Formats: sequence, structure tokens, C-alpha cells
Amino acid sequence: MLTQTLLRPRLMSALAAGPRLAAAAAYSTATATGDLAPRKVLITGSLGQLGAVLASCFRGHFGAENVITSDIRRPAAGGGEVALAAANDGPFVFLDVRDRASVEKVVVENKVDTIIHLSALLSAIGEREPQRALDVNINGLHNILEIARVHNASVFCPSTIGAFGPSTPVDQTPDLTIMRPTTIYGISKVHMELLGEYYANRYGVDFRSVRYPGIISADEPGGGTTDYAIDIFHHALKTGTYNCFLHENTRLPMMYIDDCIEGTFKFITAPREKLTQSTYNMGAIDFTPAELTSSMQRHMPNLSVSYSPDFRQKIADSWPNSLDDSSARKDWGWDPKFDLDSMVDVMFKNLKK
Ligand SMILES: NC(=O)c1ccc[n+]([C@@H]2O[C@H](COP(=O)([O-])OP(=O)(O)OC[C@H]3O[C@@H](n4cnc5c(N)ncnc54)[C@H](O)[C@@H]3O)[C@@H](O)[C@H]2O)c1
Ligand SMILES: C[C@@H](O)[C@H](N)C(=O)O
Repeated sequence: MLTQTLLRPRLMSALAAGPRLAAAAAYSTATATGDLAPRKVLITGSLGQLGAVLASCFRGHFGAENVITSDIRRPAAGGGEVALAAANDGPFVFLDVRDRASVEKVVVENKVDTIIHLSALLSAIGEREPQRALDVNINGLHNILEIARVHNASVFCPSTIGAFGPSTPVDQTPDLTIMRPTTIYGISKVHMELLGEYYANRYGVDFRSVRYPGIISADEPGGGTTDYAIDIFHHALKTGTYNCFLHENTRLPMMYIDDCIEGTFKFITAPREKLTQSTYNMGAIDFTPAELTSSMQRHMPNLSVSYSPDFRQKIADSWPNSLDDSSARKDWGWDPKFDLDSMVDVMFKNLKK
């Protein structure tokens, strides 16, 4: 398997250009597996927690002008440097994924061949607004798959540990198992996994998905159940205290953003023939709020955390403790690097900056 790490001239000039561009370019060193042929990429939901960073990674490899970012909102002041860069460092268009004609126009006019479909309502916000979650997560996906079928584009759309449910085996949850989620988010993601596979088998669409755990980064999270693991850092640095919305012993699978981006880029660029399934578990670390607190107390011995579980506790209780990701490791070389302590160290380093 051809593996290459590229530190492109574009990254070198971004680093020379100053801190904002350098922040955006930081992810362009991700490793590709195999196919680095030129691509024309459309990313939906680009201003969210993952989209901004993925856009930076793809622009670093394929050129800013070849990666169109899009969202239903404009980058807000205070939305973070990487989110601003996602909109400002290359083409950005306003797109509502529920509006098929608008998405299709962008794909056709720009000869897009790769769609990274990130627009979604996450687990907690989905339970607050189930009808809007259905609309965005289901109708948006239908539009993307149809456009990909008609215009011969590949699709990457992430799934989640939220696709599992209370009857799923909780430890080392395998790729193929009982999937009866109880949130609208999880139901929409199981639908996405199955429909994507149908489009692959029936129409030959190159559809790929991974089940991410909770992703931890310095950027603002989008309204999920794993958000506590980000919020806690911000509160700790501002006030030295945090009131966690999950119970102290709630174990969930998690992953640091650098591993997420590195793995996602590897997966999307992996040769098709290496893949034996359309959706893969992507595990990394797992911990409880109490364990995260202990690790953070290495930096802040006086950090004080209290616990007031709310409606998100029920969601968390329906998800796995840890994932079996052996197929991802075997098929396309998934190899996460961050453990709990190294993730905490880098989060403090970045946030203090
Ligand atoms: N962040 C995580 O921990 C995590 C874990 C597992 C899976 N995922 C998946 O990764 C993807 C991205 O997640 P994220 O954390 O960046 O989410 P996010 O909530 O931060 O970003 C989602 C983006 O979608 C946009 N959006 C909402 N409705 C839209 C519409 N109608 N049209 C176009 N855009 C719309 C929002 O404005 C937002 O910027 C999602 O599919 C999510 O399910 C994320
Ligand atoms: C796990 C993931 O899908 C998201 N962070 C959520 O909690 O909803």
C-alpha cells in the first residue's frame, strides 16, 4: 500500500503567512493511503466542529480552489479561527442540503467528484428538534446520494456510536451487531449507513462511512452527548470548575481530532479494492467523566467537577463503552495515536495558546 505524508508548498507558505492561516493549514499534513489523484471536493456542514478541520486537511492536499466549503449559516465571529478559515481560505457557498437543486447546481457547475457530507443535527439537539433532525439528516442525505448517483460522485458521510442502541453489546462493540438506536439521530444514521450501501450495490456509487466516537477538539461542539468532554476544558480554564451533564461513571468511546482527521483522510483516499465493507467502526480511547477529570487534574490539581445528569444521560446510557475497530485497522491501516493523557496534554496546550 502506498503511504505518503505530504508537507506541501501551500502549507509552507501558509505557515509563513501568519497564525490564522497556519492554524488552518495545520491539518494538511494528514497521511494519504493510495489514491492522491486530483479531486474536486464539496464539503457540506463545513462550519461545524469537524468540517472546518477536514476542509483544511483537504485543501492542504488538493488545493484550496478544489475544495468548496458550504453551510447553511455564515461563519460567526467567535466561531474559531479554523471555522473562519474554512469559509475564507477558498470557495465557500451557502447551501441548505434539503434544497436538492441548489446542491446539484454547485456539483454540476464545479465538476465536483467527491462529496463529504457532514451536515446533520447531532444527538442532543436532535432530541430537542426531532422533526428538523429528520428533515436535515434524512432528506439531506437522499439529496446527496441522488446527486452522487446522477453525476457520478463519491460520497463520504460519517456515522456515529449513536447508531447503536441499548440492546447492542456494550464492550468492544463489533461492526456487525444489533442496531436499534433510540434517538432520532441514531435512527437517521442507521438509515444513512444502509441507504449508502444500497446505492453502492445498486448503482455503483462509491459510498464510504465510519462510525466516529465523540470527537474532542478545541473547537465548539455541535450539540451532542459527548460534548461534555470539550466543555469541561473551557470551563476548567475559565473558572476552575465544571458541572457535568453526565454521571461520573459513564464510559463512552472518544477520539482526539488529529486522529479523526488523519484516519478520515486515510479512509477516503484508500483504494476501493482494500475495503471489505462500506461502514467501519473507528475506535480510539474510552473514558468516564471521572477519569477525564483525574487526567486533567495532572495540570490543574484544584479542578473541581460536580455531576448533574440531564436528558443526555439516557442517550449516553444507550451507547457502547468501547468499539472493536479491528476491520478498519486491517483493511485501511487505521492507527490512532492519542491516549487519554496525551489528548488532555494537547488540549490544554492548544487552549492555553
Ligand atoms: N463531532 C462528533 O463528535 C461526531 C461524532 C460522530 C459523528 N459525527 C458526525 O460528523 C458530522 C459532522 O459533525 P460535527 O460535529 O461537525 O457537527 P456540527 O453540528 O458541529 O456541524 C454540522 C453543520 O451542519 C450544518 N447544517 C445544519 N443544517 C444544515 C442544512 N440544512 N444544510 C446545510 N448544513 C446544515 C450546521 O450549520 C453545522 O455547521 C455529522 O454528520 C455528525 O453526525 C460527529
Ligand atoms: C457521538 C457523536 O455522534 C456526537 N458527538 C454526539 O454526541 O451526538
